[in-house]
Amino acid sequence: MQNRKLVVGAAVLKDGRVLAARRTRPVEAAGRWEFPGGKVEPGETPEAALEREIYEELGCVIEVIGWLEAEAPIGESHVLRVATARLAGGTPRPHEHDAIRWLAADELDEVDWLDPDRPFLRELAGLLGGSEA
Ligand SMILES: Nc1nc2c([nH]c(=O)n2[C@H]2C[C@H](O)[C@@H](COP(=O)(O)OP(=O)(O)OP(=O)(O)O)O2)c(=O)[nH]1
Repeated sequence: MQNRKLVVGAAVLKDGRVLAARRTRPVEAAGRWEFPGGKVEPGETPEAALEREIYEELGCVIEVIGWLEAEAPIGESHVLRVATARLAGGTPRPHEHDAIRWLAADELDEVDWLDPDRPFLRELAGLLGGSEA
């Protein structure tokens, strides 16, 4: 997946839960859940891209902790990586999504994740202290 452009998502952790956000666009992804984030711009580090996107989308400051091991193709041209992060300032409020949820390990399968996000859930469940369904 070396030649693909990078999309980064943040698994924001708090009190044994992870933040999930519901997309509103494009129409085929509307209503499905993701890790907030977006495309890394040229010259930008993945960490800086995440911090920028999360501030734009949720109005809060995060600090990246580390990266989950999985990577997942998105279509033909992009690849998804997901970082764990903690809140470093402010309270997340959805500006571009139409809902957010804080999910515990045993709630990860309660939302309809975008397909590329699913490979990350098992590792995340382990970090949250439960086993993923
Ligand atoms: N942010 C994010 N995007 C994801 C995830 N899973 C997944 O398949 N995607 C897809 C949806 C989009 O096709 C693409 C990211 O585009 P985006 O629209 O969120 O990013 P962006 O704001 O930088 O993009 P744009 O407006 O410039 O198109 O990756 C995920 O967990 N988080």
